This record gives sequence, structure tokens and C-alpha cells, in this order.
Amino acid sequence: MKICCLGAGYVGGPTMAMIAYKCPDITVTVADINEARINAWNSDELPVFEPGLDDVVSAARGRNLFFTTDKNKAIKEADIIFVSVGTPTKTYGSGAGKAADLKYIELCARDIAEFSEGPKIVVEKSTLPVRTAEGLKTVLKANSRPGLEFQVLSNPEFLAEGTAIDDLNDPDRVLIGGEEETEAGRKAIATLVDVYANWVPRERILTTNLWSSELSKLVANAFLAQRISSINSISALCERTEANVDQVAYAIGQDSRIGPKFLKASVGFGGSCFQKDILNLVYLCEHFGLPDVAAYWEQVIIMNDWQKRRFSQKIVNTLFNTVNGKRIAMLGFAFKKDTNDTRETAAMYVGRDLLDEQAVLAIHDPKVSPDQIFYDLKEKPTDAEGKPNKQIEICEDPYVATQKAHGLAILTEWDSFKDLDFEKIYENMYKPAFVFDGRNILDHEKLRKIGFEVFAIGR
Ligand SMILES: NC(=O)c1ccc[n+]([C@@H]2O[C@H](COP(=O)([O-])OP(=O)(O)OC[C@H]3O[C@@H](n4cnc5c(N)ncnc54)[C@H](O)[C@@H]3O)[C@@H](O)[C@H]2O)c1
Ligand SMILES: O=c1ccn([C@@H]2O[C@H](COP(=O)(O)OP(=O)(O)O[C@H]3O[C@H](CO)[C@@H](O)[C@H](O)[C@H]3O)[C@@H](O)[C@H]2O)c(=O)[nH]1
Repeated sequence: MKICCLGAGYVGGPTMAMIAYKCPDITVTVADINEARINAWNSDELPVFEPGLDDVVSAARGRNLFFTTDKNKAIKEADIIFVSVGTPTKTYGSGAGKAADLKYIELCARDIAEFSEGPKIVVEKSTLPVRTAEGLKTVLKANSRPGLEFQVLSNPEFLAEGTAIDDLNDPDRVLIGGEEETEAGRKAIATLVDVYANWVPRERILTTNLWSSELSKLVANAFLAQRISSINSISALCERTEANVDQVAYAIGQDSRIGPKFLKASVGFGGSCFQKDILNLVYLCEHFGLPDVAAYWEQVIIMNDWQKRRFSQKIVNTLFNTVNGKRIAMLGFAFKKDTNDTRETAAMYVGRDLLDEQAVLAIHDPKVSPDQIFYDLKEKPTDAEGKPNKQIEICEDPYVATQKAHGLAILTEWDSFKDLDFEKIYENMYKPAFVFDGRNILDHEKLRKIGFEVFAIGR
């Protein structure tokens, strides 16, 4: 059997690497139009940082895992074609700011139709609005050779960045939606089930109709993000009442009906998926004439935006209502630990707010590149004359970042931050030395003993 995947991003790359690793008899080719990305996948410096990914890729690459820019050949040769391209929020025209932009999906469908010489199973791996498969089938049918058979399956991906390899290796469930009502549909579903069954217990491979599968992905993300916005809303109440949000989260999480996960109050959720997918859900509800349902889910985003803004305002208010010219050390820029991804990271919004207030940012992140940070902050490393940006310094060393700083803000929960020498940091900061722990990861009592003024979320 031959599998190809269009899109070698955060999902396509690791997912296909795992399939190839677990299924030595299947040839897996990952194709992307971005040549630099493909070159990186073929090098020792993979374009995606994920714990354990290097080992999986190096075990399979060249054996039955290949990365290429020749998508047409990959399509032609494959029995199963995964589509794992981006589905960002639309930025133009109708639905701008909410609907998913399906341009890349449609282009893939047109390529698949054009270059297929035999029957194919086309698998939606990207996160898509419910009923996308309908449009996909129409485009495939209208543009392919007469009589060519395409089966469209939905197989959304639930991996989280930073734990992608564990999530792929041992998923809670694999979801496969297809045309349950036809013989050919059931056969296609069974074919994909057999691929995953190489390493996933069969009882964890769920099969549904197409629409349930497409919708379940959006709903899973909406429920997860809703928990974070819910606990973040309570964090504000805790700050007014001397309740401690981590204690509240623990107490409610012990109720087996609520459960302990995804109740960590924070500076706000980020990442490429939660906001985009909820906006997509909101758009769909509006489209299907359900404005009250749309408003209910939109509140999850509104609360998250409020939480991010609340954090930057807290910094400004605490530093005597002005950060103009003051150095603020930002520790962490990625949207969560163990990834170099900064898409929708809370740090970007907090950073932009502080720049508007004319602060000087000294930013340290163990994995995010300086170029990426400047890009996200909509700033340039140098001015027209080549002089370095006066408002932003990127520091490889966290101790350099905190030197002569008025405030230190934790934006990402990197484990290494817990082990910093805070006595040394305290000595080198202006006094009063303020810590704003946007992730509640530091030992606040210890910091207070050293002399810091500590502000945490929900305490
Ligand atoms: N990032 C995650 O953790 C995650 C998890 C689950 C689901 N998803 C979903 O998976 C999809 C992909 O996300 P991602 O984070 O991997 O995106 P990404 O931007 O990292 O990767 C998408 C890749 O597709 C390529 N591409 C675009 N058009 C192409 C074409 N016609 N042929 C071949 N390649 C093409 C791009 O060059 C890019 O490298 C999205 O729908 C996303 O919502 C993402
Ligand atoms: O209790 C929590 C848990 C997470 N977060 C934040 O929420 C964001 C998202 O975290 P996480 O869900 O772990 O990472 P993602 O890679 O965005 O994964 C989500 O989005 C993916 C893309 O759709 C899905 O596949 C995953 O199942 C889903 O967890 C990050 O900023 C986290 O810091 C919190 O603030 N508190």
C-alpha cells in the first residue's frame, strides 16, 4: 500500500512519520509546495520541534518515509491521500475573521482530481467545517477522469503540540468518518481502520458518519478551550476574594464528573487551533441560523482576549502606571512549553500591549528564533540605518534578560524557568523587583522571601 500526504506541517509531518514508523510495509510520501520545509524534513534540522520526533523520523526516513515537493507524482502513486494543509481563519470577503479559508483544501482536491489515474481514498486530516466533504466530493468528481472512484473520509487529528509523538503513539481515540451507508464507503473506512490498527487498539478506533467526524473535531477543541476560559474567568474572581485558583481547580477537578485536566489558569490560551476552530464553529452556527449558540461559544474567545489584556494591564498598573522606558524581561514566547510554535501565543499580545506602552522588552525563549519574535511583534530587528531596535532585545540567556529589569513576566511554562537562580536575578533587577507569573509555575513563597513582589494568576 502507498500513502501520500499533502502538507508537511506540524500535523502532516509527525502524523505521517508515525504511520511510516509503525507500518514498515506501507510507503509513505509527504509532499509540500514549500521547498525549504521539505529540505528541512530531509535534513538533521527538522522544521518542527517535538520531543521524540527526531527518533521516529530517522528510523523511517529513506526506508518507507519520503519527503518531496513532487506532489503530482505522489498523488498518482498513492492509494490513500491525506490532506493536511492549513485551514486558517479567512481574512477577506464574506466570513472574514471567522470562517475557515478552504482555498488550500480546494487546490489539493483539484490536484488530486487532475493527477489521479486510479481510484483513491481521500482523507481529510485538516480541521474542517462540517459538511466540507460534500464540496470536496463535488470538486473531485467534476475534475477527474470519467468513472474514477473517490471515497472521502474524515480523520481529524487530535495531537497537541509538544506531546505530538506521545499523542500519536498512544491516542485516546482515532476518529474516522465516512459514507457508512454505502458498501464502498464502509470498505474505505475499513481500509483506514486497518492502517491505524497496526498500533492502536481497535476499540479506540471510532467510526462515524462524515458529518459527525468533521463536527467532533471542532467541538472537542471548543470544549477544551471553554474549560480554560472558564477557569480563567474564575481566576479574576479569586484575585478579588483571596481564593486561590489552583486550589479551586484542584477541588473541582476531584469531582470525577469534572475531571482534573485542562483547568490550569493562565495568561490565556494560544496556539494555531483553539481560536481558529471556535471562530469557525461560531461562523457555522450563524450560517445555520443559530445566533444564540454562536454567541455562547464566542464568549470563550472574548474571555480569552480579556485575560491576555488583563495581564498586560496588571503589569502597567503595578509598575506605578507607566512602563515607558522600563525594561521588562519576558521569559517564554512559545504558546506552550516544548514547542517552537508561536501562533496566537499570549506572549505576542502581551508584548504588543507593552510596546504600545513604550516598554523595553528583553525576551528569552529556549526554542523560538529571534526572527520569529520580531515578526510576531510586528517589529524589525534594525532600523533603516541598521541600528538595533531600541525597544526589543532578544536574549539567549535569561539572566541577561532580567538584568536591570523592573519586572519579570513568565509567559510560557518552560520547566527550565523553575530552576533559575532567583537570588541572582533579584540582585540584578531594579527594586522593587516585580514578578508576574502568567503560568503559576514559580515558587511564590520562596520568591517573596528573596524580596520579590509577586503577582500570579488567580491568587
Ligand atoms: N498544529 C496542530 O497542532 C494541529 C493539530 C490538529 C489539527 N490541526 C489542523 O491540521 C491542519 C494543518 O495544520 P498544521 O499546523 O500542520 O499547518 P502548517 O501550516 O504547519 O502546514 C500546512 C502545510 O501545507 C502546505 N501546503 C499548502 N498547500 C499545499 C498543497 N496544495 N500541496 C501540498 N502542500 C501544501 C504548506 O506549505 C504547509 O507546509 C489545519 O487544518 C489544522 O487546523 C493542527
Ligand atoms: O489547562 C490548560 C491547558 C492549556 N492551556 C493553554 O492552552 C493552549 C493550547 O494548549 P494545548 O491544547 O495543550 O495545545 P494545542 O497544540 O493547541 O492542542 C489543541 O489543539 C490541537 C489542534 O486542533 C488539538 O489537536 C489538540 O487536541 C488540542 O489540545 C496553550 O496556550 C496552553 O498553554 C492553558 O492555559 N491551561
